[in-house]
Amino acid sequence: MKSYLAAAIQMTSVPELEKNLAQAEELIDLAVRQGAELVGLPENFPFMGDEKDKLAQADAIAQKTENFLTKMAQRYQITILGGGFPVPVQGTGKVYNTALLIAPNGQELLRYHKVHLFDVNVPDGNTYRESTTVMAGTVLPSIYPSETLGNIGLSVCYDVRFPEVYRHMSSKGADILFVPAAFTAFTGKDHWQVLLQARAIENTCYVIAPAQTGVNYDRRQTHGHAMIIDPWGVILADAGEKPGVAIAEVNPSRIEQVRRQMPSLQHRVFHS
Ligand SMILES: O=C(O)CNC(=O)[C@H](CS)NC(=O)CCC(=O)C(=O)O
Repeated sequence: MKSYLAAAIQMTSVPELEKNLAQAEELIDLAVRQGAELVGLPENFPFMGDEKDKLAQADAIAQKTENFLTKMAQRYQITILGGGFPVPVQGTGKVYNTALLIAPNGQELLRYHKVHLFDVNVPDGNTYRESTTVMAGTVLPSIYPSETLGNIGLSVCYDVRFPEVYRHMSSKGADILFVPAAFTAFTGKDHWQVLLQARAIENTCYVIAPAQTGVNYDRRQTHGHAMIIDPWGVILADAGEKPGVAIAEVNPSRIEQVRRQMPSLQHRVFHS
């Protein structure tokens, strides 16, 4: 593993696929011009809108998004995470909320289906029932062991509230935990940063958290603050509230240093 720059992209996706892919490409270009080699896009980056509309367009979204990710990886010679987009599940009428990691040569490295679905009545009056259109994944995320970038693990958004997912990944040797999200503005203001820092600290891993921000559609507002956190829990970069990029260095000697200073992973008593 080497030292390199990683980027967590922050965008305001709307219910228009082509517009979102254009916005994503602009921000990828911005990240690459600053030297990023590992780039993450947030949950729902290709489409954010009514669940029924998303389902109706799922075939096109899935196909065009996978092509887009492959094209971006190859053109910019980056490893890229598409942090959550609908992929139809044959014969169910539902989709998997899918995160996909692609190598610079266009090869698929990891695919993960969001396990924890956001079926929550948020106290701001918005009701979320992700499970009406999304099929829950049933498998813990696996790790992609990259010789240059480190051991990379995936998750999506609401998963961040379930520490066992991240413990599983760190037990498998993860160095970097991706948490692409479309966090609500209401929950985000109190929970987002705290949860991300906790996952970084308790697993002594980097956390890369691309995010949705602003008003996406109707009365749906997302929290923003895409960020990169180091294994000690220090926030290295925070994209604030506007579309943009959080960029920071991922450094293997920092991981070693923190794990020497705080060897909590080695002190676990209850192994799952
Ligand atoms: O609403 C949309 O259209 C986009 N959002 C999403 O797709 C997903 C599932 S509904 N959002 C979350 O998981 C938010 C989690 C969260 O905010 C928390 O855990 O507090």
